[in-house]
Amino acid sequence: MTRIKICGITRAEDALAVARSGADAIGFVFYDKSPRYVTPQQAAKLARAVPPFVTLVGLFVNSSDEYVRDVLAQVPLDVLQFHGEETPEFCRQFGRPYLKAIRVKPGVDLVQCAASYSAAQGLLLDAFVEGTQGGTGESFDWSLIPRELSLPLILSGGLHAGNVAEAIRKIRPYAVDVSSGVEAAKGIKDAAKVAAFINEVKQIDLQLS
Ligand SMILES: O=C(O)c1ccccc1N[C@@H]1O[C@H](COP(=O)(O)O)[C@@H](O)[C@H]1O
Repeated sequence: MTRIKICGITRAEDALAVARSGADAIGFVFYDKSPRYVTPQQAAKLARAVPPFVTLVGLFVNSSDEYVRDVLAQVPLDVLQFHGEETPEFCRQFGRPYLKAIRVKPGVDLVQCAASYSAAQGLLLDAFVEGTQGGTGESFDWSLIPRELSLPLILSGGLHAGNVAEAIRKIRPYAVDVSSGVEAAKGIKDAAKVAAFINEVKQIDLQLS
């Protein structure tokens, strides 16, 4: 069963719709250059709209350790997602499960990345797009993903209802993560796109089981 994370939630109605559609995890972006940025106070309020058994993920990009601790003091995050150039030591210090995102381009040694971040819960692969840190809606060349990785693989980058089944068939990731591909506008989720995306994942999982 492929797990599903829907990232970049900024509205309570989207949090609820995403959870009701069957997502396993939702993500809050604590990166102030993102159009999906939420303050810790907003995220704490959004978190209260989420029903039980949905994992709450906090996304950070090269934040200070003080800022991460400040967010953790206010928002009941289950998992941290580090989407910048954070070192393994930085990621580990919070004593929380974390995902390390790698922006993939030719020449990046993903086997070595997985070894370096061996304490991570998973390696999240996103597209490398010059001048941005992620959440671009761009996909990357999946043939750059090694067959064997020592960490669970979370595939992201330009996924949507039209390509997620092919991605799962080819890569067999542990989970998929999407933001742009299920939006009506940046930071605003489209409930029909979310439902179509989740439906595609469930259908291909059934076919492959
Ligand atoms: O969502 C953002 O704005 C964002 C900003 C900075 C780093 C990562 C961000 N989002 C993550 O990017 C990937 C791919 O997103 P998309 O589906 O291609 O839009 C995903 O993991 C988001 O969580």
